[in-house]
Amino acid sequence: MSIKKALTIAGSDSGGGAGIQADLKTFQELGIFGMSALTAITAQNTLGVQAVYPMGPEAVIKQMESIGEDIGADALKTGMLFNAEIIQVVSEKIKDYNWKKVVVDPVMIAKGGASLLQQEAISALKQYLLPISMVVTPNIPEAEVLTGLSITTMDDKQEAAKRLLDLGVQNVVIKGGHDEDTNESVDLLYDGAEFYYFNSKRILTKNTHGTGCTFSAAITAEMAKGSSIYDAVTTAKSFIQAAIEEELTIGAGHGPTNHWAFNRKRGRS
Ligand SMILES: Nc1ncnc2c1ncn2[C@@H]1O[C@H](COP(=O)(O)OP(=O)(O)O)[C@@H](O)[C@H]1O
Ligand SMILES: Cc1ncc(COP(=O)(O)O)c(N)n1
Repeated sequence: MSIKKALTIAGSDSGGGAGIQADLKTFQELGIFGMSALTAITAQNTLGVQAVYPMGPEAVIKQMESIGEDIGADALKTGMLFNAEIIQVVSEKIKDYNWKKVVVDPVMIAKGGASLLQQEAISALKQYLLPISMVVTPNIPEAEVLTGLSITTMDDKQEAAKRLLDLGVQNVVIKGGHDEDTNESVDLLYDGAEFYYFNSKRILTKNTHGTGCTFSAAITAEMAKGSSIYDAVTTAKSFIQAAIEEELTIGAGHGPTNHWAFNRKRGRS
């Protein structure tokens, strides 16, 4: 049986809710063979990040080469990249293997406030990685950092999406999870020609640890299958909505989302 394959280049979350753990669970649920290249190990749980141990760039290169030289990847995503050196080597390897379906989740800060990307790495992200990416999926604070804009209205989101596209990425999804004073969570997709809106009912919960990772992993999985960006975002939005809605009770802080919920809702498990 042949199967589509996706790679996540991201950090490990020991608590299992975000990072490569969230990505691999999402790939699995969407019928994709998942692979990983670790950029950092975090000691993390629902209460926050207790410690960060970045990998050396050589370790990241070696993991990507192991995959590139043998297995290949139909699509890949990046999550926590932590520093400029890692961003540079990841970008070089993506080019070496001519990987085109590249989804960049520009992870910067964990929900509890811990930094997952060094300040000086932001320019490396813009200079090396975004120009070779097919999709970037910032949340509102990340879009603000990347563009220098302050984002409060939908017009601001559209302007930010345009500026991100000017950095060379082909599609932008600005996520609405942080728009907390609305009763919807609206994600905006811009492909350089049209704006598309993905609306869903905002769920009132503290268990949103790993929402961004899960959402971008679902987009990546669908792209690996050959879906259009619009269709991939549509499925990812349903996946994350189900995962937040059917709450799990894990840990005392911001708990993880439920990666089984999407298939369960559709009677597939
Ligand atoms: N409370 C919520 N209710 C419904 N959807 C949400 C909620 N919080 C986040 N989402 C969705 O989860 C995905 C991740 O969004 P967001 O939380 O903004 O990203 P991040 O985890 O990177 O901060 C988006 O599709 C967003 O619309
Ligand atoms: C290793 C790692 N990567 C990413 C996140 C961000 O998680 P979120 O999806 O909640 O923004 C995290 N907390 N830990």
